[in-house]
Amino acid sequence: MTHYDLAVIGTGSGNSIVDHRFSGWRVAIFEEARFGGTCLNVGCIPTKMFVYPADLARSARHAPELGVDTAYDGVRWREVRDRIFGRIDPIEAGGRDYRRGQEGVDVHESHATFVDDHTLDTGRGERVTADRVVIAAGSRVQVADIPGLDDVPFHTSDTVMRLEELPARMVVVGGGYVAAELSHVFSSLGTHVTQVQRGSRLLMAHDREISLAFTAAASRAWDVRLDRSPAKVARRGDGVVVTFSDGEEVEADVLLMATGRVPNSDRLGLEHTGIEVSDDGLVVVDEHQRTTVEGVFALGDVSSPHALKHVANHDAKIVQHNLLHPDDLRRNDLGPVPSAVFTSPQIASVGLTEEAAREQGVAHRVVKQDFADVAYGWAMESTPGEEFLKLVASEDGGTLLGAHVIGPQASLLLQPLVQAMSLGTSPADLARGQYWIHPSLAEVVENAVLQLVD
Ligand SMILES: Cc1cc2nc3c(=O)[nH]c(=O)nc-3n(C[C@H](O)[C@H](O)[C@H](O)COP(=O)(O)OP(=O)(O)OC[C@H]3O[C@@H](n4cnc5c(N)ncnc54)[C@H](O)[C@@H]3O)c2cc1C
Ligand SMILES: NC(=O)c1ccc[n+]([C@@H]2O[C@H](COP(=O)([O-])OP(=O)(O)OC[C@H]3O[C@@H](n4cnc5c(N)ncnc54)[C@H](O)[C@@H]3O)[C@@H](O)[C@H]2O)c1
Repeated sequence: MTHYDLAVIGTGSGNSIVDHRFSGWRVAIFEEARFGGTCLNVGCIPTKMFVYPADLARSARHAPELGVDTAYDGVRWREVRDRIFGRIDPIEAGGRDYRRGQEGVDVHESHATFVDDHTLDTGRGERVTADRVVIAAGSRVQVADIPGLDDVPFHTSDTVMRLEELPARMVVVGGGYVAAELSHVFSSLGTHVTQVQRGSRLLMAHDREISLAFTAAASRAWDVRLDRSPAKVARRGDGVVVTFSDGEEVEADVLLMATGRVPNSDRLGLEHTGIEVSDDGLVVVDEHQRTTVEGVFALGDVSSPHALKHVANHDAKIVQHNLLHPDDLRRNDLGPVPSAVFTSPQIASVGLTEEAAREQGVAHRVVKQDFADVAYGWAMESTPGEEFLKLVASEDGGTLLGAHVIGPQASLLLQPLVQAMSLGTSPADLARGQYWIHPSLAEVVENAVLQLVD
């Protein structure tokens, strides 16, 4: 039986662990699908490479409102798709080839499962042992169970970006991140999108006002059906017909299921080990990313409540350090976790929402700043109430607790607030301790923070 110093299961963020500092280690890397994992192949990167052209298409449509006579003439879908994957696929292949050729590293292109705490079945009739194991197995698409779904062709985020043609009509099921981003992509490029959401708002986990503003914006841009679920689906011609819970039927060429993801912990044979899994299916880790079995670490979507690439990447850095320095362990305590939804308008968020502050009994105050009230917002003809930044702070305004933005460049605008919250900069220092470039959109942030301290 081959013995390794280290086995890594999964090549998303897990692939970044083994660098020159591991030379001399005998390493096994397991990957059952595409090298580079979700973000590179079917997640953050291709979606954002589609979001950018979708934003351009939207701008071309809306520029006439500002007196600039542009029009949207359509998309060369295959060209866009092939440009995007023409860039991604060679990176995937390059990553695999690099590891295959690396001294001391064995790449197992198969599904690994635990046989006991330190023994893995390679999925190819072999067993290997490893002193240290990193579970970086990520998450997978979860498809909601709808009567008839077994008999109709449907897509998920894993497949929809590789369609042969831009579909004329698409039904998107779900009201979360993936649905928000891909509804924007397809509708902006010219597909008639019908988005079905069982709740009363889109992006319901977000700040309520942001969720409401986004629901209103999305409803102007594509067909949004709230408080409805698909009761059944069936084939009709080359496409599908979706029957909603209220009896209405909608036909589509493509059905996109965007109903969430689940951690891959249930496919690892963890029941043969002492590795604990939470009720949510997350591998339980401590502040050093250690599981409940000595020498076994976990990172990213398989163990984090935040299924985000920047979280998985940071987890991987912690694991890497702790593998290399078992006597000087590093804690994973970077501060509040920000996220952005790259839809239209863009949305970004960090820390407590107003609702969470209320529910948790945290004394707080809230300030709001419309994009429409700063000079760059005038330039963009921003509409009051549609694009804004909302801050949740301690009652005295001395500590930022949360920040939530909807509007152009929301992810960039949030970053100085993430920085302030992570580094402990007070709102007063943030607002007054630096120049804010005039008349940039960053004045949205400056003015919001000034409301707390003036
Ligand atoms: C459509 C979409 C868009 C997204 N956009 C963003 C975004 O804009 N920003 C952001 O921060 N996050 C985004 N995410 C989330 C982000 O992609 C994930 O949080 C991140 O990729 C998780 O990384 P990971 O290393 O934990 O897992 P993964 O990247 O999923 O890697 C796990 C790997 O392990 C392999 N594997 C699993 N089990 C086994 C096994 N038993 N044996 C062998 N191999 C195995 C899998 O094949 C996979 O390659 C997006 C996700 C999706 C689906
Ligand atoms: N920009 C980003 O950072 C980004 C982008 C995409 C995905 N992600 C990550 O991936 C995760 C997964 O995204 P997602 O959009 O797949 O999941 P999600 O959890 O954000 O949304 C799932 C949606 O599906 C709905 N749903 C679930 N079961 C259903 C059912 N039976 N019938 C009808 N609707 C149902 C839910 O109500 C929800 O609206 C996100 O939570 C996020 O962490 C991040």
